[in-house]
Amino acid sequence: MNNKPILALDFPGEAEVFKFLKHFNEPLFVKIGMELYMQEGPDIVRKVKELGHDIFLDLKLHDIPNTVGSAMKGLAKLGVDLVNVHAAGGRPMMEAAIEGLEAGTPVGRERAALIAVTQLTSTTEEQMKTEQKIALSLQESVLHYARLTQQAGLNGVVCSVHEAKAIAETCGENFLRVTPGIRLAGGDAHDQKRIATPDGAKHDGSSLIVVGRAVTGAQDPVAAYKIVSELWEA
Ligand SMILES: O=c1ccn([C@@H]2O[C@H](COP(=O)(O)O)[C@@H](O)[C@H]2O)c(=O)[nH]1
Repeated sequence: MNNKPILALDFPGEAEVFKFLKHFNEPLFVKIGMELYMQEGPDIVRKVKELGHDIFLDLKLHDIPNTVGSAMKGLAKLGVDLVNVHAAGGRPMMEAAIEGLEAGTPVGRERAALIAVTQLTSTTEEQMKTEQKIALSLQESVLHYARLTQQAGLNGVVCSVHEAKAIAETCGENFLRVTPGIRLAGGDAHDQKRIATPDGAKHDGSSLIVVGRAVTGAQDPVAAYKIVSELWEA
């Protein structure tokens, strides 16, 4: 797994994905999420993998332990590098996810890293308090989920850049902080609420950044990706 910015391939289908990837002449770290997977199924994962890219399969599993464990066992066969669940599914569910992942990983292949979503980057503190009825601050809620995720034995969490440093201090540097909600300065936030720039993410403790529309929606996606990469690697 490389540490390049993770490019979110949020496209409606395979044709758009390959048209987009043709512009890049290097191995990337890409993210296949629900939009693409629901249309194309596991074949899209295999095809993108064949191109030599690292893959974060972002399906955010959240169900009873038995179901998540079995689903992970199946996903493990796809040979992706990073997968995830929702921490709100609970510790037994996360433990079942690891068991499934280990059981399904072919012999001789390294198992995918497993991370858990804490609070989505599209969620505000106000929304969390009124809709989820969580009486903590958003930072405390994210930290709570990070600790629970670590106790369950996972490799890290999805969080916003705003919580990354506190998680590193609490859970250690090796515990991954994967941060979506990345925008270039002055860029449209769209539906994201807890956003940051690539250089802000670097400075504030992200392990890996996820970037979608700031690149895929740019007039020149290759140029936008280069700017994001330079800011992230600086
Ligand atoms: O908390 C989360 C978890 C996942 N995501 C995913 O990341 C990308 C972000 O796309 P942008 O276009 O850069 O906003 C998207 O695929 C989400 O499903 C997230 O944003 N926040």
